[in-house]
Amino acid sequence: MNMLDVQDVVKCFGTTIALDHTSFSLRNNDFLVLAGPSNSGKTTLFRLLSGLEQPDAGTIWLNGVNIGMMKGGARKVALVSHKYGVANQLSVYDNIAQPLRFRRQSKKIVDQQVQSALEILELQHIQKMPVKRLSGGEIQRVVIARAMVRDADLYLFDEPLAQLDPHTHHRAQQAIQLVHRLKGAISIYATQHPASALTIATRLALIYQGRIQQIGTPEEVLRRPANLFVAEYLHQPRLNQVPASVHATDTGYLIQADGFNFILPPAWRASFAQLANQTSVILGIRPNTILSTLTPPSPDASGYIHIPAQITHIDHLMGKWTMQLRVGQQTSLVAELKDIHHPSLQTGTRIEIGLHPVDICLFHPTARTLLPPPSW
Ligand SMILES: Nc1ncnc2c1ncn2[C@@H]1O[C@H](COP(=O)(O)OP(=O)(O)OP(=O)(O)O)[C@@H](O)[C@H]1O
Repeated sequence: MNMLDVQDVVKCFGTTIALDHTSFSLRNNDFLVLAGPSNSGKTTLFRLLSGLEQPDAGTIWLNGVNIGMMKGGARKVALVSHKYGVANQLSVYDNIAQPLRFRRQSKKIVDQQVQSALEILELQHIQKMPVKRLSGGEIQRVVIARAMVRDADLYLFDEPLAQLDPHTHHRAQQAIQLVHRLKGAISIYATQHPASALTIATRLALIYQGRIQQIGTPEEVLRRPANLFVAEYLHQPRLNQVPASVHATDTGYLIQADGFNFILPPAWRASFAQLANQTSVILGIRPNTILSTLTPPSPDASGYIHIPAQITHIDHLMGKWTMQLRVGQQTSLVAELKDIHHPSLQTGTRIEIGLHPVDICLFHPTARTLLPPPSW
């Protein structure tokens, strides 16, 4: 079983803290999408994992071995990145063969492995061509094929699909998924644009200012973002943020926002204790959790809050409606509604929307952290 444990790793460049006490663990067959904006520490982490840099503090364990200070060549780690490019003068075949020849494998083994990688990545027809004559998408596939012939326990894909057109992007992503599946190793895929990679992720982490903000399954992180930074970074269209007040009542907690209110059960007591003396929260409402009462089945099932709303802007594309809604006096919500068949929907139309309290995240008003629901 493969295991990666990054424990309390720190890396500084002069006064810049690139990684600030970073910790996380991955297990067999985990495919982690590591998302974060520019300068958040993704490449630095990869350089430490692959041995191009050493940590100032902390440890990196791969399969029970502390590899943090080990030379890059001694680690079973493959780094796939256009930044650590291919040899432009060499042919596709020779580029893929390079890591095997470096390890002094026999000619027969080199040929077997290269041919297999060429076939899987559909590069046979250009195997003799020098890399300098290839398109961007073909070069990406050569880089992936070169990693594929490595016998690694950990694969690192550093923004591997940047600048590819949608079709090539899709093919290269399938190739990455294939490498991951065939190798049965841990993979980490770093990107500023996580959306498309989420389909192949088993884990999703958000890194910001050198710190892992949250790690979990994509479902967990998307449904319950640990803080508003995570929510704002991941949600497209963006998470609605609505200020509200909290008041204890006989039956639980009354949450009052502009234009709607609802009750949360007494079990929320521990979460609201984090507010100390404050009575305000921020409600996080994902656009795709808002239902229209025009949507069959209508949200009449118990527990839904019914809210009168007015459409202030509407976009429609292939059965999906993105609407800007006015709720209450001045609250604006973005809703993503699917499959509503109503010809009269237009700017100005008054509709009723349904929202379930279970789908609403509550955040601390100043710390901007999630107030975890009681069942968590
Ligand atoms: N060799 C270096 N010397 C000085 N500062 C560095 C060095 N490498 C990284 N940094 C700094 O460390 C921080 C993290 O950089 P890093 O390249 O790891 O971010 P990133 O998330 O990979 O960004 P991007 O998505 O733009 O590639 C940045 O502030 C960067 O300027």
